[in-house]
Amino acid sequence: MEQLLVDLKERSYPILIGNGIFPLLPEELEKRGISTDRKLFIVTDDRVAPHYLNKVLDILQSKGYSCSYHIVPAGEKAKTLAQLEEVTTSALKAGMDRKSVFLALGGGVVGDLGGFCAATYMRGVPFVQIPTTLLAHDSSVGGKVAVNHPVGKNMIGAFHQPSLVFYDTETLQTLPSREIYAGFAEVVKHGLIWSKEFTDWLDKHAENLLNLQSPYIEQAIHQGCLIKSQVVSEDETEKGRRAILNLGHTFGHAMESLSHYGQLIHGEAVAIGMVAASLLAERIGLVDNSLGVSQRTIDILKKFKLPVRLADHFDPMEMLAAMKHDKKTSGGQLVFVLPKNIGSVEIVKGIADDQVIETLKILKEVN
Ligand SMILES: NC(=O)c1ccc[n+]([C@@H]2O[C@H](COP(=O)([O-])OP(=O)(O)OC[C@H]3O[C@@H](n4cnc5c(N)ncnc54)[C@H](O)[C@@H]3O)[C@@H](O)[C@H]2O)c1
Ligand SMILES: O=C(O)C(=O)C[C@@H](O)[C@H](O)[C@H](O)COP(=O)(O)O
Ligand SMILES: [Zn+2]
Repeated sequence: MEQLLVDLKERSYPILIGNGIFPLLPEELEKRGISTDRKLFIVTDDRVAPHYLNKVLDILQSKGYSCSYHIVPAGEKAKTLAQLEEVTTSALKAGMDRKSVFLALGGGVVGDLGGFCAATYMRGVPFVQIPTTLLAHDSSVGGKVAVNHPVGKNMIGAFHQPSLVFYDTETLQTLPSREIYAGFAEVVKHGLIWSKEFTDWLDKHAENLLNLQSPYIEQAIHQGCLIKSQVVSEDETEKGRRAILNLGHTFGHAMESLSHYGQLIHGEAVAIGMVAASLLAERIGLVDNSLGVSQRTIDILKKFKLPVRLADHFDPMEMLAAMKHDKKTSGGQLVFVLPKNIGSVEIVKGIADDQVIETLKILKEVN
């Protein structure tokens, strides 16, 4: 089992990563002061539950933990205030108190929803992230928890750090292919914002990675979590630099909200958004065309079987309006994370609307 630390002083916590480590969960909870005198409340979804809920319950109950659970419908549409209320009602009925601990067993949706529920339940109880998707190497780390609003992604949320991230990578074996590809969007993002070397490594080992082959997949997850935890440790609540983790998200979130959190899954929207960011960076001259940054971005995303083109039905003006709801917007001005090269990005304000519109038109022609 590998261990990383998210260094946040009194809110620091470990990320434990390993294949087949579920049986070690009780002792790791105990090490974090989560003993059998505290009731556990598992939040999961109806696609994860058939695979892993009983397994986790058996392991915990056999060591004396008292557990209850709530199963939400799978997918992005569960990240709503209505679901938050349902999970809360279920926790109240199960007798959870202020010493109880929530466990989010699933992908980013369960992590964001379950984590936000923990952040608000009786004004806040601890929670543990138990990620089961590749994408959740990102969502389980850093403490951003939220639900969506029809107007925009993650509009209602909090910063609430988990007490532990416990990542059994064996769970990835049951993940549908489309979700594996989507998870690589955030892995590639971590390369694009932070390290040309990691991006090159991902490129080189794409086939092994897509097959979830050891030790490549564990190394990719480890490196992605390491990059994320370093950024979060520097700027926990996104006062500034943490925004680099948002590469591609201003465009991506607009696509997700305009399609009512249905057609495109998060990783796919982020992939297209990262291509948009690279095209915009070239357009405004932030990055020299001769470096081939947008082409390199397109190539690596295509290698991981991700979409790179804006679908025809997205209207650039509607996209622009939706993008103006981005949480990075300041004083009505859009703020973008744009590449300077492969492995480095800059936070850029004051880009004219027509530059964004023209970029969106070009994005429809990418192939
Ligand atoms: N908080 C953050 O920092 C952060 C970071 C990135 C993404 N996110 C959020 O994460 C969400 C996307 O997360 P996701 O891609 O994990 O989606 P998800 O949670 O919807 O999981 C994807 C699908 O896979 C299923 N699934 C999960 N694990 C499985 C497994 N092991 N075997 C079989 N099926 C499994 C789920 O039921 C779901 O249908 C978005 O809402 C996004 O906004 C948050
Ligand atoms: O942790 C962060 O910070 C991120 O930006 C990670 C993103 O991958 C993630 O999708 C996050 O939820 C987006 O945050 P938001 O503040 O733009 O809603
Ligand atoms: Zn994301």
